[in-house]
Amino acid sequence: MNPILPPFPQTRLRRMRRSQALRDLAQEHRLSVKDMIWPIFITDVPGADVEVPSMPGVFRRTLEGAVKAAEEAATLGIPAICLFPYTDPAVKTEACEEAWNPDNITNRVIRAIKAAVPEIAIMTDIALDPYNANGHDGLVRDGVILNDETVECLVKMALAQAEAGADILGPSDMMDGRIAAMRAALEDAGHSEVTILSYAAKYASGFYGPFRDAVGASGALKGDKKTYQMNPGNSDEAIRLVARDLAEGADMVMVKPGMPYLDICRRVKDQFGVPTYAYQVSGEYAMMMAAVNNGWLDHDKVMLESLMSFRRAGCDGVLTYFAPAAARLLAQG
Ligand SMILES: NCc1[nH]cc(CCC(=O)O)c1CC(=O)O
Repeated sequence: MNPILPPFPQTRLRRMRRSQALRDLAQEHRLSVKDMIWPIFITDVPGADVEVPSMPGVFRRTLEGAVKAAEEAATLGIPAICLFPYTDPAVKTEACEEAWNPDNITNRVIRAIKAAVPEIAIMTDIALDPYNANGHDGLVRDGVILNDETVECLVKMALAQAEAGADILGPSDMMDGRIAAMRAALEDAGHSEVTILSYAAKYASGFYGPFRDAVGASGALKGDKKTYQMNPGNSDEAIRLVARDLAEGADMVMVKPGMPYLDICRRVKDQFGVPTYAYQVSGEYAMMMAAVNNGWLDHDKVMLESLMSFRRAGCDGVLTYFAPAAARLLAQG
């Protein structure tokens, strides 16, 4: 862009900011509830359906609660919800078999929501951490995260979710080769219509802490995820990962976390022009809510301003725990 900018006083950039009407006319980006995916936490563990302490206003939900959330999303115009399970420590094993159990909490919730609110798109999470005794996204042997064996598990998990009726599969595991393996298995099983939103550029981030509380993985996790999630010091590598996942059959790609990685969102959108999403993760939500609850920040202002940053960075949409609150506020106009 090479703007024509005559000198002052021909140019007075404040002219277009003088009134709300002129500001509206000059506004480049807008927020829409249609660009939001609402992540929710689900559980069948008795007594676990409570507020997540590090995520004020976010509750784990039972199957019935999840159906209610889907109804709420439909009423508010939110097109999709994303399911994350909080699991009983008793079902977590080293082999993670519960991950592809057709009757695990995620798959039961998918079927219940599809029956009750068919118009809502259901996104899932594909990674072994909620089912893994050691809290990692992949199988672990002698302290090493196994790639190829994990991919076989992820494929089984993907097929079980597709079978249950998931619309969007979200592999968040960062193993190599999983998109190609899932796409081939989906085609073979007759699930050619199922979309994949790849967590392509997922960083090894400190901002996932509250999420790990929400899904009950904090206590289990041994070590860190740096051998599979990205180094925050890298940017070109994100481009290679996105190119790789698109070539393997991803329909959409994600950058995660969101606010600290807006530069990556912009690079991905400019370079590939594909549906690009950011995940405004649990820690981003938690830090804003902590300041809000201290009276230090204004909830509505920082919520909308933070969501606008993703639009400006080129994202087509965002996964955000603020989705219902933002939808309500946007509906007021
Ligand atoms: N597969 C794990 C997964 N899927 C989504 C999130 C984080 C989401 C958030 O923080 O809101 C994580 C956490 C992690 O990688 O440890």
